[in-house]
Amino acid sequence: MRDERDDVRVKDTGAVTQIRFDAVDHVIDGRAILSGVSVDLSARRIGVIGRNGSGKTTFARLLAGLVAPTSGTVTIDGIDPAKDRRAALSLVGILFQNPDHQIIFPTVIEEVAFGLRQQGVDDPDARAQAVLDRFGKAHWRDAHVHSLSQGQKQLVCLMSILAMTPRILILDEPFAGLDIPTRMQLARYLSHYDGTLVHVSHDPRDLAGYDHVLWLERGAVKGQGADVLDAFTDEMMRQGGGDDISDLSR
Ligand SMILES: Nc1ncnc2c1ncn2[C@@H]1O[C@H](COP(=O)(O)OP(=O)(O)OP(=O)(O)O)[C@@H](O)[C@H]1O
Repeated sequence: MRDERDDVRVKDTGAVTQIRFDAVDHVIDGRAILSGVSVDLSARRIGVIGRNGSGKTTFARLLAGLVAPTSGTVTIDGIDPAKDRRAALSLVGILFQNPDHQIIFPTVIEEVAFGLRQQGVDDPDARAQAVLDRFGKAHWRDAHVHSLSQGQKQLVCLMSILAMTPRILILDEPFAGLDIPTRMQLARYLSHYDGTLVHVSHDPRDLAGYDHVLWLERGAVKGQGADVLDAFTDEMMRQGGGDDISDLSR
């Protein structure tokens, strides 16, 4: 039977980007959130899997340059996305679970034009309009974002990011909480993205068929490669048979 998650997969075309974490530690309030993470990733479709609290979102935020590591380095094609924020706009875009945390402007056209303006492109409004046209959403131009559904807001976020044509698109569980038809529709839009996809999820079904999967556990790399999903699933089934929900150690 066909699974709607199939649509999340992207076209396998376009340039391959080099993602490198070198001995990355990230500490917040004295607590190590990520420890000694070293990875060298050049696959086109990369999954990041792990339990709640394992450090996936922190990994995504470091990759997007939204935070700098406490120690170690993060680079995308040799560029540090936290240090070179202007370059980062063209290198990496990130789509979070909650579009309300991402949208700043009252209307769709303002929101889509914002990143383009930051990038310093000529005539950002015309470029934003062209993006709306390409997505078949020209009629959304002056719509108030607060009047849109969650799925529609998520599409506004996706259009805003893809307008900037980033080399890497990070998905931090953007489909959680959306109904199946909305997920399928958004996934179809995603299928037009031909850069490097980094998809963060706690659900192995989201990442089936991905080229490379990174498994994070308690802030460290537990495993990586093509076979990691099976090992992760086995381990989750094993842990699910126990009672670690009562564990307050982390
Ligand atoms: N800004 C912060 N301040 C304090 N603790 C934080 C902060 N950001 C993350 N943490 C903690 O770091 C750990 C890892 O968080 P992170 O969000 O990266 O994990 P995750 O794997 O994405 O989890 P989930 O699947 O639940 O979203 C969690 O225990 C979280 O509470």
